[in-house]
Amino acid sequence: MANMDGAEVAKHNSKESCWIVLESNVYDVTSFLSKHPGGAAMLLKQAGSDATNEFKKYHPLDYVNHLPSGSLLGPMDPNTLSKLNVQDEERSTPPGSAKEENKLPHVSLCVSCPDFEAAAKLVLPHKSYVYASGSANTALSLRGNLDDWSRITFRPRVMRNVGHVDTKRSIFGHSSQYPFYISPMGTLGAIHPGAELEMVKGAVRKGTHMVVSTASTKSSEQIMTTCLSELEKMGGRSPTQLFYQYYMPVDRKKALNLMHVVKKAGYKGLWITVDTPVLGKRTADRILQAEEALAVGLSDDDSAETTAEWETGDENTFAPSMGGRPVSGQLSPHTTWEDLLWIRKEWPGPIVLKGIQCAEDAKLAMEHGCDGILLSNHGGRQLHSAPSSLMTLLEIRTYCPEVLGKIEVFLDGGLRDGNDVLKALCLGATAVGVGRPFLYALGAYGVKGVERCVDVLLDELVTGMRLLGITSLDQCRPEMVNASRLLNDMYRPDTWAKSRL
Ligand code: HEM
Ligand SMILES: Cc1cc2nc3c(=O)[nH]c(=O)nc-3n(C[C@H](O)[C@H](O)[C@H](O)COP(=O)(O)O)c2cc1C
Repeated sequence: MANMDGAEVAKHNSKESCWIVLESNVYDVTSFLSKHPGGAAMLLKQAGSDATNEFKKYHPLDYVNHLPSGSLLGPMDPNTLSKLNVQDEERSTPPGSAKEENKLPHVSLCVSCPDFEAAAKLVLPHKSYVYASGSANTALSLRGNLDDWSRITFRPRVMRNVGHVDTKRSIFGHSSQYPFYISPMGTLGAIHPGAELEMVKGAVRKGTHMVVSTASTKSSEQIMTTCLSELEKMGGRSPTQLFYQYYMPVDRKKALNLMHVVKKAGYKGLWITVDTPVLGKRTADRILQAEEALAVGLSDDDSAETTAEWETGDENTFAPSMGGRPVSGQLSPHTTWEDLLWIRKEWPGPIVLKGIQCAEDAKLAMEHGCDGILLSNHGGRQLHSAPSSLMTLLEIRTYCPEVLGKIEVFLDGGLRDGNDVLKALCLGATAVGVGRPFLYALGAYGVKGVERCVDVLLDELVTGMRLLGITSLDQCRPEMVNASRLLNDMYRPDTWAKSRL
């Protein structure tokens, strides 16, 4: 293949003919524009330029192998690189200031979880911040997640000798110093160049457990390898374990394949996400997509088509070919409770259903032999007007309390303080997941931020325990919190039935 001239590549910068450079090779991605699950606008923005850096934020390099055959046009002539189009680096919000003027606050100035968000907002590309902070529809579910924690107050006991406190908790027999773990979040490459590898290093250094997302930028094997080598460096002093969040691919063979890969890699449990049969309406993402489409001259119709294709999942014939790693296009809307039977046969370890949102499903999960449930509404990113996980926990306590003693019960969504963790544990949770605070900490400060975020939560937890009058998490009891305000709003079948008469 002849070397490609930069000036020639630069001319192919439209939807009629779109060429991009990836790792010194030129690709014609024109026919792939409408198939790209991330949208045509992402690619068009890079048209006629070197897209390698942007590409690496979102994908492993071997993704290029999944372009239609014939897409590779040839190697770039290195002497003509300067003739390529140059794209503006993604700018921070507010435009450009913090990084350049070194205004990112020192990590020690992050003394509570919201500080990490403020810092990340200064340095993250606008698009990445929108991805992380985004939520469904009018953000009602997200607001409920954040607000409901403040509707519960403590009932502290005094004079209890709280000189020493023990914050240990186990998840399926794996003990750590923390009753919280890092929640699974996809595409961390858009947040930090080290993506999940950087996050997992922070987790290991502090000894927290972490759940790894199917939609990770890095492969499940890479993440596990990094974890193991970091554990080795710690000389056995870190108890960190990795669990795997499983989006079940539509195709059974691929679903099995993925499970085998994860099992072989050594993940300790399968967190099956069940609140995402289709992607929720991510309002801010939609606006951004539309803006990007308009900026590169795509009509509303073009962008609507692209979005619909990757959101509806099983129509996307491209996605299932992505190297055994499910992609957004592979969310399965067909999953039922029966699927747990074959999953159980294939997966010997603990199974947790992630995204339980009412008492009936909590009970069903227990009856289907699940080892745990995670009460979650996906950080308010899925169903509009979904209940907070606290509300679901209260339902379970009221309508099927037997679940709490029988299987492990986790919560996530809106936890921003070690005292929130304590409230969940008083009401019977085994442990809780924390999402965005860790993501923002990673985005602003890398590993250091992740470690700092653990410290902040732990410090709040320890102080909270002492002021509440307990020295071990086993002493957490429901009577240590006043949940009356939330209970007032809880679903009541009787009232509902009467109102229908
Ligand atoms: C040219 C070859 C490319 C291929 C084969 C490809 C493939 C894919 C696939 C399969 C997905 C689905 C989700 C995932 O696996 O994370 C995706 C999503 C995405 N891609 Fe690409 N892509 C390419 C280029 C690019 C480039 C150059 C960019 C950035 C400029 C980009 C940005 C994105 C984004 C932002 C998403 C959405 C991520 C999400 O919502 O989870 N892609 N792409
Ligand atoms: C940016 C982002 C990406 C996420 N990606 C996934 C994912 O790939 N799989 C999944 O099951 N949940 C995902 N979640 C949901 C989290 O696992 C978790 O339920 C939620 O973030 C908890 O709420 P919090 O962020 O308020 O702590 C994601 C959440 C965010 C914010």
